[in-house]
Amino acid sequence: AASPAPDALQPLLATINERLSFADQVALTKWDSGKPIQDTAREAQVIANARKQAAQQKLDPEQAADLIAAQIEANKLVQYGLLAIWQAAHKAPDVPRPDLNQIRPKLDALQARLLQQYADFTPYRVDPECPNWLAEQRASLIKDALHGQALIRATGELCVTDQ
Ligand SMILES: C=C(O[C@@H]1C=C(C(=O)O)C=C[C@H]1O)C(=O)O
Repeated sequence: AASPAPDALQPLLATINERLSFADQVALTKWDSGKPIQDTAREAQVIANARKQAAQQKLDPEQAADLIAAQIEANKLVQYGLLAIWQAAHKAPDVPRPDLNQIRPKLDALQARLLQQYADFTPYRVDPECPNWLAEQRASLIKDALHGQALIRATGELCVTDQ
């Protein structure tokens, strides 16, 4: 029988999903401000932080950077999708939203936990069952098509299928 998913996977996916869920709030602030979704300077800062944090853990800085880069791409995927829907509707949801400068510290705060959980999962990335575990556990987290695609993007490099 196939081996069950390691305990390290579920918390990692929960944190990846938690980070992704901030994209909705970020998109609302960008709708309001008209600021571009892409902020290259901020991305560089987030990735530089990841490299520094990795060095403090037993994690390769390049792998930490790659993981966070995938999270950023997934985050933008949600934002572009939502902005396109709101543009077509000429309106965005009328819900309270924090400022972008209140959301970014929350993304920063989550990152140490994300990298720790990634470090804990790292030995299982090469397991031939990894893609099956991922498919199975991702399914329970998907709330709609857009967020589902983004979660697929966010976890797209989690399993190493050849080397
Ligand atoms: C989330 C934001 O939007 C984009 C995504 C980022 C991220 O996921 O960390 C960083 C910068 C932006 O390119 C943001 O501007 O903070």
